[in-house]
Amino acid sequence: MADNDVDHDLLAFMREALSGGNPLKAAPAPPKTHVLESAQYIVDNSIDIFLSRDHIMAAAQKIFTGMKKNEYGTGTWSTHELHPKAKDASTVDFIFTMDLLNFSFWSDLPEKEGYAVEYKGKRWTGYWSLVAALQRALDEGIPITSPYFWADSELCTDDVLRSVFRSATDEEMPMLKERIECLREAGEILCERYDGKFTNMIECADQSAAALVLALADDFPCFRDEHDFERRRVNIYKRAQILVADLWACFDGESYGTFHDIDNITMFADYRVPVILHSLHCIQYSPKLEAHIKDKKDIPSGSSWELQLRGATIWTVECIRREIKRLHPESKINAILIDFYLYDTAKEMQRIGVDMIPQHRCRSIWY
Ligand SMILES: Nc1nc2c(c(CN[C@H]3C=C[C@H](O)[C@@H]3O)cn2[C@@H]2O[C@H](COP(=O)(O)O)[C@@H](O)[C@H]2O)c(=O)[nH]1
Repeated sequence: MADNDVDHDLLAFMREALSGGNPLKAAPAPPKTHVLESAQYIVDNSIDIFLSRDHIMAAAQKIFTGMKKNEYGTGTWSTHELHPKAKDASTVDFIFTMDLLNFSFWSDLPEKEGYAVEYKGKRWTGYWSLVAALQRALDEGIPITSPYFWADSELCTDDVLRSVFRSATDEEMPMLKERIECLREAGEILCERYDGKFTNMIECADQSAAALVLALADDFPCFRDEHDFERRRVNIYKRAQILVADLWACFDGESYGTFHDIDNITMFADYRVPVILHSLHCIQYSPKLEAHIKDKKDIPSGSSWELQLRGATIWTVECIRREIKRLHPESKINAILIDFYLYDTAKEMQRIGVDMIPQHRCRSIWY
């Protein structure tokens, strides 16, 4: 009997049965976040945002070339001046704290008057203001990355936290009250369920990125970035996903950053990446939505427009990833690296004053 006539599945089934195992006990299905399916559903049911296939294909080639030129990879993460360098549990705690609070930095005030943190002789704004505030607190001997500290309302008073995030301008940190609530909530949950160590939670995920994202969304209401869109529940999980991605990038896919399914993580639906995708014409807005954003009017969290924006960016980066893979099958580029590259490029374009549509204005703890 030729080998290709042998039914290998049947053989495996019989071996399992004869060995006393239960062949019908299928291996548990791998954990899935359903973020990509949610994004595709949103795009398929959007009427205010259009994805341009031609511009996405052109952008994919441009992005691939730019990432190659800058040798963009996991190692890029640690080259940022403020990111922690030690490859140990203290950096895991830093990353957890950072991504617990990694949301809503934009200000209504002009650049020079908006919230900023003074650290190492520089003024840091946006995402970097958060990282600078955490580094500054550690330098000042405040254990700001310790869940035990957050849970201790005597030691870690609201005044201490206000001082940790103090501004170099007259504007205090946006959503400071909500950030303090996130710290208290996370401190309690980590101490109750994981002996106060996020490293224990990483261990429970058994090196699955999706499992860790789902555990964060299950255990912490402040990571549960889920919404209702056109009669369906959609999962975005932006901060849970960027937390896993930051671990993976910081530890170079080793140690606390080892995830066998890391390529299942999507881009992170924030307010910065839509700006550059719009400038590349990959995503295009209805005249009403475009005018609303250009007039810097608020967009409610959980509204159709907001979810269309978030779903469109996730799905567009997925299309860019697939196009890069089609053009360069050998490439190891995933949605995380494309996302990091787009974010950093958007910040550079903002710094040099490239004229782009303003970011959309939605106040929320989700991004
Ligand atoms: N999609 C995506 N969103 C990101 C980041 C980062 C920073 N990641 C660092 C780590 C590796 C990368 O190389 C970056 O250096 C922050 N954000 C989000 O943007 C917003 C802040 O914007 P602005 O106020 O302008 O700084 C806010 O929602 C924040 O959560 C990213 O990478 N991707």
